[in-house]
Amino acid sequence: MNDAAKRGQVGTPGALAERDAQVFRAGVHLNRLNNEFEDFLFGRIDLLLGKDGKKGPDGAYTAVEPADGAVRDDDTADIAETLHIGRIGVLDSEYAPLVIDWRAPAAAPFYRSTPVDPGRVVRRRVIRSKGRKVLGVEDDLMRPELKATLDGHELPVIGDGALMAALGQARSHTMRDIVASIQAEQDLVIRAPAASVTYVEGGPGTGKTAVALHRAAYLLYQDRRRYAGGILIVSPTPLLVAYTEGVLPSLGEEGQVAIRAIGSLVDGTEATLYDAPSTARAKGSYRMLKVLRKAARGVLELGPGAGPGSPAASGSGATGANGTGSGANGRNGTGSGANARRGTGSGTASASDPGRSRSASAPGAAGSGQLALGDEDEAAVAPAGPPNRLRVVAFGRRLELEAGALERVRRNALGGTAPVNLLRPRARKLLLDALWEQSGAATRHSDPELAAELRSSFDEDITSEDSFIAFLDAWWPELTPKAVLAAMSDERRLGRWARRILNPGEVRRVARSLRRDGHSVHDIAMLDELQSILGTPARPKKKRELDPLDQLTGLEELMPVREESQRERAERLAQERTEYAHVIVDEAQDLTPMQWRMVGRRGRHATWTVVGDPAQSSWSDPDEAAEARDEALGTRPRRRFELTVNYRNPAEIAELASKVLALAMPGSKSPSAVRSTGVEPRFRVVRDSLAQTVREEAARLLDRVDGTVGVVVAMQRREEAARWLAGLGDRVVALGSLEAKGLEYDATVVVSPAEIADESPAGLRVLYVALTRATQQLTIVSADRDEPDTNGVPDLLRD
Ligand SMILES: Nc1ncnc2c1ncn2[C@@H]1O[C@H](COP(=O)(O)OP(=O)(O)OP(=O)(O)O)[C@@H](O)[C@H]1O
Repeated sequence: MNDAAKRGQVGTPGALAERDAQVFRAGVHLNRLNNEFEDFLFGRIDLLLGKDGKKGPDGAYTAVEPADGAVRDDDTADIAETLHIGRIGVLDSEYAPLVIDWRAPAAAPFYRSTPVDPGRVVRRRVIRSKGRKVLGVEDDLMRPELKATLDGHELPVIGDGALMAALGQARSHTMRDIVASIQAEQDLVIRAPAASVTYVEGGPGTGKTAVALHRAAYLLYQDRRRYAGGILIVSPTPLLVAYTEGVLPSLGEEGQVAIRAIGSLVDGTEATLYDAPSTARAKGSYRMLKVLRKAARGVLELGPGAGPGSPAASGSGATGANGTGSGANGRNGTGSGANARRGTGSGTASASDPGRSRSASAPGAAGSGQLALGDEDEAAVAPAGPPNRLRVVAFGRRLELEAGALERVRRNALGGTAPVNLLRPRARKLLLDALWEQSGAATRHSDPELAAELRSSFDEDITSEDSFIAFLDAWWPELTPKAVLAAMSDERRLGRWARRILNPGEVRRVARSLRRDGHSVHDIAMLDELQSILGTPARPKKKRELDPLDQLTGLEELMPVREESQRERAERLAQERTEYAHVIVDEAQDLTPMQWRMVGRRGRHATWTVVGDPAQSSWSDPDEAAEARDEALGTRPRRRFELTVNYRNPAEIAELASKVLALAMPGSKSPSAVRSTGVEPRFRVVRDSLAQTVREEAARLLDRVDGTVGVVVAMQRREEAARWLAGLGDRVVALGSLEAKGLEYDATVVVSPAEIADESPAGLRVLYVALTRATQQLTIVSADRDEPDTNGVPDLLRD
């Protein structure tokens, strides 16, 4: 900046422009350094001389192994190189490295080196600081047998291990990064080349989520241009998104990475509802794909605005003919549709059943405005369907297609699997063919050129007729995913489309769930599938307002409104993006087949990182999900990694959880816990009031830990559990069993293991998740159904 000021004094326009550019760049850099200031420098390694004595671009020796003779026979050695590791790289004024970026190759030994395989590292030091103050230093000796000297002095060793210090810290409501203490097996995953699919399995607390987030930051650092296409991180719940999303900015990465809950992947729609396990099973399975395909075609026969709350057309692109169609379009459409449907109840005769004779011949009559029926009218007025007669005048003749002919045209047009909305031009062409044939004009000219000319003026005549346009809008409206889903809320209709695919109970439950206001996480995958079944007809692109921030990358970091504008911008970019360069799936074991299809569409050309733990799957049919996963990942080669160490739970809690693991997945191995607290899990039996007992236990734990307390209950108890805890403060939260996924607390209360286990076919695995959330203390509250023994240990947790 000082340099720049001097340049300005020259006064030529060129110098002034250069000054501005330099000030701008320096400002961006300064801002970045300021942002990374907290805990900026967190590591140091002292190394032996490298084998070949070669140095890399960051000025560090590149060899992993020490030079021959670096260690003398009497086990003494000299430290040849000391590197400091920080959140970003810093060079001194001579361009020599002062601080190495944690993602740079030279920093790898900081993470990789272990006493078993130390490489050149003699001592690894982790430094904790706040502002300018060093709070603590923890050393690990990688070659404890060596007597190493640095500048003639012996290397001192301080503290008792960085990892343990990190793990012992209290938890807050947001996750911390682990840059200072990434372990060797985790580092292998973080730095794995992103050529294909990186597949990571590991038990609870092995750092899968942490590793996935650090991998995103690493990939961006390695090849920013390649990942300019964006990295998508798919998380199971909005709670986990909120818990983890602060980690990337702390690693200096934001903007290019979108962390989204699986229920928020479709823009403009957010999952707010839960489905009962049996409904979720029907909605998430491959079978639903067949139902959706049938529904998408079946809805066409209903016509626009034809059914209770099921206006099928979007209204866009229509010439005012299907005014009510827009009811189901857009955000609120289905909501009002759903309201309208309420009074009807399932199984009522649908107003949309085709069959009512209608004609497009009276101008304007095809407008669905006149077709729209409210629920109240439904019983009184005969049901309306799409127009089933087309009358036009061409070459002075009246031409007419009756229901049968129209049906043949429709079937013909719908042949194959092409997106329904893109078939409209084909249907239009087939209609014209049928009319042309009826007109007899085809035989008038033997000269093919004249015949073609005649045909084209015939087509023009008809297609410019208002009644034809109105007919087409009503007969082949543009469908929206929400409209199709709304149409599926009618049990009778759904029963027709799902015949021999879903059983009657499933049809009833799915239809009923679709009549609620809002969407569930499984509905989102159905909407996305429908979008691909229906397709979007090409439209002229809307011009976006010019955003000055687009022109100047980095400018936003200088703006006073930085936080807001950056977020808005990231959101806009995310919305415009439908495919990503890299997709990271967290808690992959939970994706249903339909969700795999949805995520797969976002990474058709991407490289992938998939992390999960089969033992924590809440999906009832893992084999079907695995098939869908393999389909989404295609034939790309996979590199498999396994994480084996549990960094979250103390041994006492891990041991208890392993009992449930043995029931849930006999034969599978628990990850080994790295620490022990000496505090055994506590068992408490409910005497009078469940609410009172849980409240007492939560309050007890709040007294015993500094950080957060989570109370995990069966899904159906979520709301009452929040009331039990009222007034205890914001360090304690109530969670449904499925919401606990991926989260962690200093202490947890798990309420009625049996109730959680009985909730769904995957209940034991869900219970396993619930039991593995605590970093320090765990209390189990048992009710009668848990059949506790005299010590209060419930049946499921006994040896
Ligand atoms: N190398 C490490 N250094 C310090 N803390 C770590 C390390 N690895 C993991 N942790 C901590 O361990 C806890 C568990 O990590 P994480 O949530 O990523 O595990 P997970 O495998 O995703 O667990 P789950 O399967 O239960 O969701 C987190 O608090 C994380 O910060």
